[in-house]
Amino acid sequence: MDMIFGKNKKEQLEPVRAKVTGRIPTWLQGTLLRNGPGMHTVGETRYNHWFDGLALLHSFTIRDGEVYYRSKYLRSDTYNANIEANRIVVSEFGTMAYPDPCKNIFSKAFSYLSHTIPDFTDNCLINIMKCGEDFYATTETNYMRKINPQTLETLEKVDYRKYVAVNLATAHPHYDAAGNVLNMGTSIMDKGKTKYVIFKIPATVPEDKKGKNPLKHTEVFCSITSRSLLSPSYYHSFGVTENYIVFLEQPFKLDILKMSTAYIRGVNWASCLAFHKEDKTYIHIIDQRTKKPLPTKFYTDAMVVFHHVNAYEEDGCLLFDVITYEDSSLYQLFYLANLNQDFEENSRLTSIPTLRRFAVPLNVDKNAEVGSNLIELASTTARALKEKDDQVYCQPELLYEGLELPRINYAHNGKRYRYVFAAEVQWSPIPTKILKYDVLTKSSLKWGQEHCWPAEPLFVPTPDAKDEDDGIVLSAIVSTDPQKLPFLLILDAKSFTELARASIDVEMHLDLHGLFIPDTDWDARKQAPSQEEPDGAPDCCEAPQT
Ligand SMILES: CC1=C(/C=C/C(C)=C/C=C/C(C)=C/C=O)C(C)(C)CCC1
Ligand SMILES: [Fe+2]
Repeated sequence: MDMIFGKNKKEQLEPVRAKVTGRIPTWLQGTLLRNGPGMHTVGETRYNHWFDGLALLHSFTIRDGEVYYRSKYLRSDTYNANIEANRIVVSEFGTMAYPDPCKNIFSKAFSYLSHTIPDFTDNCLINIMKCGEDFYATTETNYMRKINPQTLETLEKVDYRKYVAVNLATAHPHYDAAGNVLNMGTSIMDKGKTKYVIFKIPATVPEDKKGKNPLKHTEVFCSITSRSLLSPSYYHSFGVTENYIVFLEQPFKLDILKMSTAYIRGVNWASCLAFHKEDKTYIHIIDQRTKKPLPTKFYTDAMVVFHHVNAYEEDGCLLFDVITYEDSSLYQLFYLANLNQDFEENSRLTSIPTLRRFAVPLNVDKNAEVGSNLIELASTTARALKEKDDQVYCQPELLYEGLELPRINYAHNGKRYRYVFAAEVQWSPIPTKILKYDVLTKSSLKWGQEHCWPAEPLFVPTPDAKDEDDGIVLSAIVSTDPQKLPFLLILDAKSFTELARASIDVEMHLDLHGLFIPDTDWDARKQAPSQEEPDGAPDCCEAPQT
């Protein structure tokens, strides 16, 4: 198992043509671009946690029924510093690094202490964000790296703090129909306050002397003061509907004092996160029209949510679907020491990822009887119980147990929808199957094969799609059988049957998230042709003209 998680993966700089079996629909033309950790040892040093690994970008270019694969490490400052020193010199989520052991440790410790918020890593390994015409590799710190989506080259380092006062930001932004980005971040102890900041980055902006930079036009949409100055909630994503934003202030918190002393105490950032099971989860609903949170205090029991699935409005209520955990054990399981041969025993989840639906009444009658249920929807058994002092306790409906890495047809984001595409996970964090779950009929379709570990499944609609599931699902499959090559799986989203697979003779890494860039998007871009375009693909054929 360690071979799959902890082994350093080789880059595949030249595009390599895959062996396609089955038939790839001719309308499917574009690039699946994905991100995830690929290198866990540098010289003699080794990261502790799978989320620490150096970002390895990979892409599958699908053109005229063929698939071309390439991969490249993100040349972050972190990557370059590590490679130059031939050891890990930048701290990550689960590994605290000591850059220069020869230098007086106190001088470094002092510099860390004088900055309550340390300078974080730019090892952007979680996702890819589209911003205007640009693409960025993202993580959860204040840094992003612009990338060339065709060559996977690393471009500028972007510090969010230049444009909006956030020290952390999610790697799961939302996009509206015009492509404007909506994201959230945490501003720690700025002018005596710790806040959650929701901000917008416009897709189209005027050109200035340096070209177009949508980030320069970032606008704060709304801020919510954290319940605690020194321990804001940790969150990995949030939800949107047509008129509202859903933010869960969960009792999984980042302890700022612990964080500012972590370096001298010799502990990692992960140890500064703690789940407080005795606390509540506060549900903030922000009205996009007034840019203010609803005054009612909605809450539910303590839980941990990493991924929001979707949210929408129905008959005066807001419904949101999230993957919930009863504790924060998920992050614990990804320590590489657990992901070894005995991982079946070592990495048992203590709480199973569960899809739950919450319903929040948008107009709360102040005179409603205490104890009464404010949800009268036939579509859900979720309840919202009126309490005294303008408080409402939300009780979710359980939809499905054992799934993670959810995706939907994004055209339905914020709207009523039926299908969740996800990886099926049971008591271990390893996905074994891909799942299509119908939230209406509560039935599911699955794809799975022996020795196959699927990545997050991504839905791509057909150009003339009518139904929500008119399209295909893409998932990169890593094989645990050394005899079997990894492949890009292409499923018909309706029937969930295999249309084609493109096997690639490379060492493929398990990734986290990514996006699909249809060729129609390239055509719209005026990007200069890549200088790194190779002369030919090594295995047999011409490289795609990306
Ligand atoms: C470096 C760093 C962080 C990094 C967090 C990461 C890298 C989280 C990855 C989460 C994933 C991959 C979740 C998947 O569901 C924090 C804790 C935000 C803050 C302190 C500095
Ligand atoms: Fe995620």
